[in-house]
Amino acid sequence: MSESPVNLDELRNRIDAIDSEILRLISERAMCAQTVAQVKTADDPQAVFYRPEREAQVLRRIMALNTGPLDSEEMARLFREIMSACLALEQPVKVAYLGPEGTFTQQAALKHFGESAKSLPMAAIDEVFREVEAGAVNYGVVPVENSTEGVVNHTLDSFMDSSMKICGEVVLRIHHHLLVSSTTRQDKISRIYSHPQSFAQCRKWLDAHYPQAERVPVSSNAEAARLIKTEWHSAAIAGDMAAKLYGLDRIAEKIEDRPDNSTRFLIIGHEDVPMSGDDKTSLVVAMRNQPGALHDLLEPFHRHQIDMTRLETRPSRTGAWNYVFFIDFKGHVDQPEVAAMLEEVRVRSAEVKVLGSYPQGVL
Ligand SMILES: O=C(O)C(=O)C[C@]1(C(=O)O)C=C[C@@H](O)C=C1
Repeated sequence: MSESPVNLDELRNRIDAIDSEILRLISERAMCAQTVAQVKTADDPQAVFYRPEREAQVLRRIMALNTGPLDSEEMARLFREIMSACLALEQPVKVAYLGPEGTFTQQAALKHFGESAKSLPMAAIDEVFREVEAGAVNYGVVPVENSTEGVVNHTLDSFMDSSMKICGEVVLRIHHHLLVSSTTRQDKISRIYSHPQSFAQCRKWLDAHYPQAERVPVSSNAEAARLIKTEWHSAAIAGDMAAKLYGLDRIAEKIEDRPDNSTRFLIIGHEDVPMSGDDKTSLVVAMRNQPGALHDLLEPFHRHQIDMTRLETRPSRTGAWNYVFFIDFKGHVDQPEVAAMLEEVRVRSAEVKVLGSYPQGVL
């Protein structure tokens, strides 16, 4: 064997020295965060420790500074965990999510808040809203739209009855796998469990590979994963978290029909979020029932050159044929051009409710 140019022991010694330095610096950073907490509570006994705008800035800065060899997303993920641990030192954060354990919503919650946050599964979207509203948890995470299947109406409807603010968004690439347990007879799969949205996202693959298998819709992918533990002829479609939670094997990976399949989740809380420098705003607008109403609503966005990223219509529930519009656009309510545009929209509509301005998803 040829001699490598650098000796392995030497390299490991160098890694040990670097690790000691990283350890010292992380501890120094953590002490700094503890002091930040003291400063925050000295200013205000009701201080809010989690600062989404600052977290977005920290992560964006790291990504911009990074020159490799680790890619910027990977680097940001490491810093995400460091910040999550620092925040837990200031105040442990409790987050409710649409459960059960092992769902993509839990994955989104951990991606956004990091592993040091305490995440609590809820049985339904309105329960997530209720827990946050009641102050039992600090924040909530709910799905709002999927790139293949469209909006989650239940989430939009919950905003109509709630005073909760949107304080962040997180986009998750959704990869579905066909999962089996160690006792499954893989050549005898006659039943597949999953959530209806997941079936819809894997329709072509299932038609091609398991046209005869019965498709059984259940309340979540995690529930599908749980059910097959005891059925030797069944498989489940679910993601990595569910596979890990129930100790299942992937017999086919990434079976979603569209490779860019992703879901957007919203973070809900009590506070308004200051500008981060790259923000989005979400609104609900009720229009008067008159000709040209939609055109009147959209015109100020166009004139102020505000980039609308989403427009959804939902029945308003106050009258048979009244509709409300859910609108997302780029910008923050504290920006003068956004404030001016909103003023015009208010005049033209029956009601405008700002659901929140928040940093655009970083990771
Ligand atoms: O800058 C702050 O306000 C902090 O509390 C520090 C810190 C961090 O670790 O960088 C921690 C938690 C906040 O959510 C934002 C940032």
